[in-house]
Amino acid sequence: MQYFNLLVRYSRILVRSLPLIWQAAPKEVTFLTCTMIVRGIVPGFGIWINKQIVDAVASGLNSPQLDNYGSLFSLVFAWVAAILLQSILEPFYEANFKNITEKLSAHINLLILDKANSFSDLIYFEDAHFYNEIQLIEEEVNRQPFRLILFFADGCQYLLNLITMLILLSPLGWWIPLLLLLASFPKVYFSFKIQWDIWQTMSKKSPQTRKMKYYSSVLLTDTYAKEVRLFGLGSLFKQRYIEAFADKYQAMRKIRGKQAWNLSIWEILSAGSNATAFYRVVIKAVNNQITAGNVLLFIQALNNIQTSLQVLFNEFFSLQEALIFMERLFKFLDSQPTMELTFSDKNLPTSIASGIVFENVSFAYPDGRIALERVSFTLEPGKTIALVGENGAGKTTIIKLLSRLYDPSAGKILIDGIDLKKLDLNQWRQQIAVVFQDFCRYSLTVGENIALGDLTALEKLETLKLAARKAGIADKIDRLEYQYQTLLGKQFDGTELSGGEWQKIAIARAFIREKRSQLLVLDEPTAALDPRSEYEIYNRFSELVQNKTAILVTHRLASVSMCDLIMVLKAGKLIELGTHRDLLQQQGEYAHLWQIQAQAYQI
Ligand SMILES: Nc1ncnc2c1ncn2[C@@H]1O[C@H](COP(=O)(O)OP(=O)(O)OP(=O)(O)O)[C@@H](O)[C@H]1O
Repeated sequence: MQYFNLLVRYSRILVRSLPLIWQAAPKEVTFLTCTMIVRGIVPGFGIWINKQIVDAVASGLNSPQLDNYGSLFSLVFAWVAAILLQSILEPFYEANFKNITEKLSAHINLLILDKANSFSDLIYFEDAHFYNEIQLIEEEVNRQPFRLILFFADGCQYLLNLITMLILLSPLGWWIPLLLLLASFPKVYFSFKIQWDIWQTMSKKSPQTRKMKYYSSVLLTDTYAKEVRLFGLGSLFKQRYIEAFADKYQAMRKIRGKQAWNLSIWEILSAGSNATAFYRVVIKAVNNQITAGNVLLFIQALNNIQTSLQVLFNEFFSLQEALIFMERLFKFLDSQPTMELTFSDKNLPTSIASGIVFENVSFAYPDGRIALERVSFTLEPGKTIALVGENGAGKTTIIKLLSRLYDPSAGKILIDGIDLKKLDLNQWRQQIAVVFQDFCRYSLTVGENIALGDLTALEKLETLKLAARKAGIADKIDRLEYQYQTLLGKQFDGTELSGGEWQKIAIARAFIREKRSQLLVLDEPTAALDPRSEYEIYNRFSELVQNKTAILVTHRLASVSMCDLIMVLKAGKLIELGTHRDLLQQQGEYAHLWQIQAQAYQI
């Protein structure tokens, strides 16, 4: 019953997968189907001609005048033509096969990209299980579609081949094809069963496989290279790799041994029935019940049946892997966005009038970790607010909620009295210019890296220059070989910038967007900057903000004193709210942090 259910499950996935191949490459699939039919039938045709030739030669030997040269020539000609047709088709078949594989991989990749793009929030990317699934799909996307097409092409071809052989054998006695087929069933059944166990073991040991991949990536990628060398971590990670490998290998070795024994035993049964059939055919030939050509036909057909069964068997298992991949893919493609996009008839105000209000906002991450608890505050238009607090206090979470990368678990965020959930998400995001602390470094040109903040500025050099000047990176760009055309990042042999220079590029990206937006958010914008650059950015902060509403997240309290309002967060709660002067007078957490930093500088 378990295997029957499995068969039903696989059939369903297969039925859903085949149209994907068609959608990806309809012309190529048509050609593949035609070549597959020819490749499936030609061997049977060849064997039949062989039989005819041997029979003609044998009858010629019996009668001294070999008078049917004409038909003998036709037979030889047909045999050569069949072989030639197959050989001529082969290179085209190979090329077409590779084209379909590439097209299908790209088609699936585009479906994955479209789906990932359709998620407006971060829930799927920050949910470890889901993220792992995407990673697994991504890793296999260039390998598994190949197996699917291989099954479609080779599987169908050898099935056709097998059917042809069984038809060719049936005139020798109805029981011969039946015996050969039945004798192979136990082998197929037990191999299927063991392969299933192999699968179970492999998925049980997949954490070990992932660990092996992780340990080797630590030793092979640049991100870790410095620490690995300075802390001498090479042998530790190598040892961890060996341990993970040994654990997985032990389990797999055992089950592969079991598989080898089983297959060998069932091979004996299959050989026994082949021998029985062969013996009967030879006896029939000796008794002149069948011709010598039929003996040749039997031998060749038997060889073909064995090859076909072997290929079908292998294809079936590699198909199983492909189907498991496809099942994973379909699950991903079927997943529904978690963020509800409901719209009211109210449009986003062109200029926020009464402000942004957090009303008792609480938030827990998908893993259940509570990051914010009943946080309430009002951000008036044109004012600058600073978020301070120790690590993990919830500052970035507030920015994520404000950018609607997540929706609050409880409470509301109101923009001029309208619930943020009811506003058009794209419109709202266009109003926000943000620099995250883990900003992105794109392997694109300098100009493109800045213009990503506002794609309409891609070709506007003056606008790019202005943003670069505001971010304090214009002089550096002018010194680069191709200025704004310089390719950045190591991935495609571009120029590498320092951490601080990359951060300035990210700030320029926010500044270029800022003209079209109403809200500027800087989350630790100067963490990687040298003191002079940091001083310059903050000195020009009010000029840069230009009466916009701005939120600044920082640990450097010296830079928040000019903000209109300072919010102090601790363990997800808002514990203090006021101006720099008010908070110093309160002698609370802010005053304490301020004193610590001031003392550090005095020392
Ligand atoms: N993706 C996530 N999944 C689960 N928990 C998270 C996630 N991101 C943050 N957290 C948790 O939420 C809490 C608040 O994190 P947040 O990033 O908002 O802090 P922060 O004040 O910005 O810290 P820092 O100053 O270190 O940047 C932390 O306890 C953190 O562990």
